[in-house]
Amino acid sequence: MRVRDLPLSSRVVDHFAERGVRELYPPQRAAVDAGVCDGADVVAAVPTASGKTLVAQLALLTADGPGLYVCPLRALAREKYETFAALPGVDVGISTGDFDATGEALAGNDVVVATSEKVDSAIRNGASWVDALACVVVDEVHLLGATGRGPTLEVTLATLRRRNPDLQTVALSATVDNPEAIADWLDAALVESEWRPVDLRTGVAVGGEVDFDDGTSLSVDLDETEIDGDGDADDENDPTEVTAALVADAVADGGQCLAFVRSRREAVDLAERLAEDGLAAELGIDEAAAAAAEEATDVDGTLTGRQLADCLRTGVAFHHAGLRSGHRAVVESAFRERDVACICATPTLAAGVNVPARRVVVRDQRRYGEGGMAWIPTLEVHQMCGRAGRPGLDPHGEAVLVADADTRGEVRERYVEGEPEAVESQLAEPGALRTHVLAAVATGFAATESEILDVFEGTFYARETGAGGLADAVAVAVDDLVAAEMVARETGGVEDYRLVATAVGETTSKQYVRPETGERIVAGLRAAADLSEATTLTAFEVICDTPDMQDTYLGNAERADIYQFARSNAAQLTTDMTDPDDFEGWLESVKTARILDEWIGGATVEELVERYRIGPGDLDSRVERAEWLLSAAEALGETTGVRVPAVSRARSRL
Ligand SMILES: Nc1ncnc2c1ncn2[C@@H]1O[C@H](COP(=O)(O)OP(=O)(O)OP(=O)(O)O)[C@@H](O)[C@H]1O
Repeated sequence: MRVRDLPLSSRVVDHFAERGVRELYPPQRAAVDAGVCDGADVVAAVPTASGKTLVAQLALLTADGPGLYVCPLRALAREKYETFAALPGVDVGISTGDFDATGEALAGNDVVVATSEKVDSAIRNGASWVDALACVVVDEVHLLGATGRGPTLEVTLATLRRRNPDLQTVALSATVDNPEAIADWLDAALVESEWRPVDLRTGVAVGGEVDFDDGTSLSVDLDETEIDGDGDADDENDPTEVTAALVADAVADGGQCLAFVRSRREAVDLAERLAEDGLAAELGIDEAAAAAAEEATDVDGTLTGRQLADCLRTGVAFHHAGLRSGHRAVVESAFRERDVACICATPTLAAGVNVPARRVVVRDQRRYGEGGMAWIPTLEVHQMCGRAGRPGLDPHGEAVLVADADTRGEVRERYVEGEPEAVESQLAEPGALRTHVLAAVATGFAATESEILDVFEGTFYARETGAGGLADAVAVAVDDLVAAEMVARETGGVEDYRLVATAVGETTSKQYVRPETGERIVAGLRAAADLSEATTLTAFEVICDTPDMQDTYLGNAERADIYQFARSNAAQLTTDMTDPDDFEGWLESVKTARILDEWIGGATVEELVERYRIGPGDLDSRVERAEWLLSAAEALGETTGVRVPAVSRARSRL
C-alpha cells in the first residue's frame, strides 16, 4: 500500500516521500485496513521502531477536526512536536510543562501535543478546546501500568471519551502481553504485529562468547590488560569488560552501540571506562566527536558537563535523567549524526527516543528496588533491545544481554524467550484515587459516590474489574478527603447528601497538586504565619515537604550536616524536629529547601552540584517544581486568607 493512495494532500505525500516514506510498513497497512484514516478506533501494539509515529500522523491528518497527541513522557513530547510541526499546512501547539495553567491558548491548533498531566490539568481548569477534539492519539499507552502517571493517563482518556462520545481514539503500545485487553477497553480494533523493519537477533554473553537466538554465535576478545589489572577471580566474566569488548567489536566493524546499565553512576563509570578505548579514532569521527564535545561544553561548565565533554571527545557519551535537557539533546543528536560511537545509558533512553544503533548491550538486568536487587521488567529490556538495527543501514540489529555462567539460563528465559508483562491498572492505589476523586468532585462531574464511579466507568481499571470493584476504595478516598477538609458532605434531604469541594479542595485540584500536598501547604502556611521570622527558607521547607516535590538523596556523610542546619535554623522551619513520622524524609526535604534557598541566594549550578552531589538536571527539575508549588502555595494562601509574604518573595526570586 502506497502513501500516495491514502487520503492525504499531495504536499503531505511529498513531505513523506522526501523522508523516504512511500510504501507503508505492514503494521501501518494493518492500521489503515482497520480504519485509522476513516475515524475508527484503533489500538496498535507493535515493536519499537516499527513506525508508530506515521500511524499517529495518519489519524491526526485525516480526522474531521482538531487532534490531540498525548505523550506520557515529557522527554519525548518535543521530538514528536517537531515531527508534527514539519508537516506542511498543519498548525501544531505543544503543552508539556506539566504544571502550568489552562492552556486556553491551545485552541485553534490542528494538533496539540501534550502530556497526560497537562490534558488532565486543562480539563480540571475547564479548557474548552478539549471538547472540540475529533481525534486523540495516545502514545506509549502501555505506560498506563506505571505507578504515578498511569492512573492519570487512563482517567484522562476516559474523561475525554465520556465528554465527547464521537472522539476517535488511537492508542499506540509497545508489545505487551494483553493488548486485546487495551483494545477491549477502548472498543477499538486491534493491530498486533511482531514485524520489525530490521531483523533483530538477541543473544546472551558469558565471558566473550555470545549465543544468539537465531543459532548464530559471536566471540569477542576481552582486553587482557584490563582483566589482569585488578586480579579479580571473576575477571573474564567482568560484565564491564565483556561490555567493552562487545562495543569495541561493533565499532571496529563501523557500527554504533548503546550500552544499558542500572544507574546514573554506572552510566558515567562505564562511559569513562570506554573512553580509554579510542572509539572515535576507530570509527574515524575524531573531528565530529570534538565538535560534539564543544557543544556539550557550551551548555554549561558543571562537573557533569565537563565529564560529558571529555567522554564525547573520545567518541563516548552517557545519558541519564540527571543530565540537563540541553546535554541530553546534544548526546541524542550527535548519536543520530554518527558523531558518537557509544552511549552508556540508563533505561530511560530506551523509552521512545529515536536513537537506533547497530548493537545494543544490556550490561545490567537487575537493579535496586524497594526490596533489594530485582530483575528489570521484560517489557523494559525488550524496549532496550528494540533499539538495535538501523533501517536501510544494518543487515540486522543485535542485542546482547551480559550474563555469567550462573545467570545465563534465567536471563535467556526471562528476556530472550520470555513474553513481556501484561499491563495492569494502578488506579486503585489510594493516593492516585484520592487525587482523581477530588478532581471529579471539584470539576462538578460527580457529587455522589455513585457518580464518581460513573466517572471512572470508562477507565481501564473498571473495564478489567468492573467499576463496582472500586466502590470500597472510592468510599475510603471520599472519607479521607472529607477528613482533610478538601471535600464536604452537604446534606440535602434526610439521608441525602451531596459531595462538594471546599474552597481549599477546589484550589488544590485546579493548581494540579495532590490532596496531601494541598493539605501540607495549608498547614505549613498557617504555621509560617505564626513564626516570628518566616523567610524564603520557610517557604521552601513547606513546599519541599510535600509528595509533589522529588526526594533528594541524603548520603550518610551529609546527614549530620543537614541535621545541624535544621537545628540552627529551627526558628525558620514550620516543622519541629520531633514532629515528623518520617524523619529521614523530612531531612531530605530540608536539604532540598536549603539547595533552593542557596540557589536564589546566588549560588551557581556548579557550586550546588559539587556541594550537594546532585545532577545539574536534578537542580533544574527541582527549581521548576518549586515554581509550580510556590504558585500553588500563593493560590492556597489567597483561598485561606493566610498570606505569607515569604512565599511570593521566594517565587519571584526563583
Ligand atoms: N513506511 C515507512 N517507510 C520508510 N520509513 C519509515 C516508514 N515508517 C516509518 N519509517 C521510519 O522508521 C523510523 C522509526 O519510526 P517511528 O519513530 O515511528 O517508530 P516508533 O514505532 O514510533 O518507535 P518507538 O518505539 O520509538 O515509539 C523513523 O525514522 C521513520 O521515519
